[in-house]
Amino acid sequence: MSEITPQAVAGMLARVRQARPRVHCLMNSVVQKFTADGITVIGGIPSMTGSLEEVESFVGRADALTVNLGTLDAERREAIRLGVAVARGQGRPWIVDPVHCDYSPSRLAFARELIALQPTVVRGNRAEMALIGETPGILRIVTGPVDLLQLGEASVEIGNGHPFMAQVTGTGCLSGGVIAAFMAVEPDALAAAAAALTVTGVAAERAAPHARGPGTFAAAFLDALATVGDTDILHHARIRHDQPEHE
Ligand SMILES: Nc1ncnc2c1ncn2[C@@H]1O[C@H](COP(=O)(O)OP(=O)(O)O)[C@@H](O)[C@H]1O
Ligand SMILES: Cc1ncsc1CCOP(=O)(O)O
Ligand SMILES: [Mg+2]
Repeated sequence: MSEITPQAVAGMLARVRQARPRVHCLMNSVVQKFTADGITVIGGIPSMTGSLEEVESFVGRADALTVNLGTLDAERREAIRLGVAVARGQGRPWIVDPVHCDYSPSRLAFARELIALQPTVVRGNRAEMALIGETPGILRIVTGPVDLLQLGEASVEIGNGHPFMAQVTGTGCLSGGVIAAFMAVEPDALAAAAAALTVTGVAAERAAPHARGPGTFAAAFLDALATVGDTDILHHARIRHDQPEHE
């Protein structure tokens, strides 16, 4: 596996902006707009429908799938099962965000049902991932002040970001959508996810000085995601990539 460098991150961002990958999101109703905006401004094309009659068609035309458990009901669970089956059948990258699985045993059980189907990535915050535990063979991401990415013996830490991100609902969900967009153009999921989190973190750092509080930060964050470029990444990326000895 090649080293994940700021130069590699900049290259992947350019590929996302050039390829315009389609990302279908089966997600909660709380932050659909914010997540869709995040995917759009980074260069992707989001879609969000969860209707049982359409979900297989939408996922079948997408380049990547995000599955987010934030607001679950019977129809959403069925839509997720249908969408995941299509993504797996087509070999598309897909990411699971087990939002608030630490609040609900039935949600945790559903998250585990999905993890047993081998998603490309499982991403959550510290509390959620403490319950999910280890995910052998699956890229495991714990976000927070420093994002921790682990796949087998390889691990990456991304030091970029800003505390405002923890004061805005949806930054985790949005990061899942951006990770999906990067996975659509980069087959190495660890590199793609590390690049996505570097870009969102650097964008947040650029946005913060323009914010008067969490509300204006959210808007400034989207503005920064739309314009973050090579120079920002090359000057500010904070990536630590620990590779197994034998690689
Ligand atoms: N204190 C912080 N400092 C810098 N970045 C943060 C901080 N808290 C969260 N982030 C960033 O905000 C995003 C959401 O992370 P997190 O809050 O862990 O997820 P969630 O929103 O799902 O709870 C991630 O990209 C993470 O890097
Ligand atoms: C508050 C809430 N409740 C169900 S989904 C959701 C949004 C969570 O967004 P994030 O995990 O990105 O902060
Ligand atoms: Mg979350």
